[in-house]
Amino acid sequence: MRPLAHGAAHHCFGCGKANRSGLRLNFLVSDEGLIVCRTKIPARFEGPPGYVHGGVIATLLDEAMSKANRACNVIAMTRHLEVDYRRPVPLRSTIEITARHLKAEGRKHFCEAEIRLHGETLASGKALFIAVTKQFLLSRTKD
Ligand SMILES: CCCCCCCCCCCCCCCC(=O)SCCNC(=O)CCNC(=O)[C@H](O)C(C)(C)COP(=O)(O)OP(=O)(O)OC[C@H]1O[C@@H](n2cnc3c(N)ncnc32)[C@H](O)[C@@H]1OP(=O)(O)O
Repeated sequence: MRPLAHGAAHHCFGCGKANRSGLRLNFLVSDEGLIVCRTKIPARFEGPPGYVHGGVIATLLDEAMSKANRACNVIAMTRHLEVDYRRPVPLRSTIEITARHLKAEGRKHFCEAEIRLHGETLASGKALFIAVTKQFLLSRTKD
């Protein structure tokens, strides 16, 4: 596994190092394109008492899947996201998030992701991403 150089925006809520209130996730990638992130989610992202907020769980899955696209040199935005909340995700425990790119059909990219704790799947997701140009992605950054 090696660190993923994803070039994502510095203030990204999921992975931006400059976003002090964000999740500041770090991702690894295998030679086969499997994305892995091990992290502990801080208490400020609480939903149910002691557990991660459901919106943050969706973010973790979405973020990991977007990195699976990046590992394929694809810049894409999430168009459709499905989340299966199987078990609550505890705060402050080391969870493992994995994601992979499944297939491409033209601009459409299909990915899947999971969150695990001690080998048990707590949440899983699938998403459709649509490839966009760098110009489209950066069109708001000059405002
Ligand atoms: C120096 C710079 C470095 C850059 C460094 C890179 C940084 C890398 C950062 C990446 C960033 C990621 C960040 C994390 C991922 C987010 O969180 S992204 C944020 C959340 N997502 C959004 O805000 C996206 C909002 N949606 C949109 O802007 C537009 O819908 C999109 C995604 C651009 C697509 O619009 P569009 O280009 O008009 O595409 P559209 O024709 O509607 O659909 C395309 C195709 O998908 C099909 N489709 C649409 N919906 C569905 C569906 N639900 N089921 C099946 N098919 C569907 C359409 O039928 C169409 O099919 P074809 O006709 O092509 O066969």
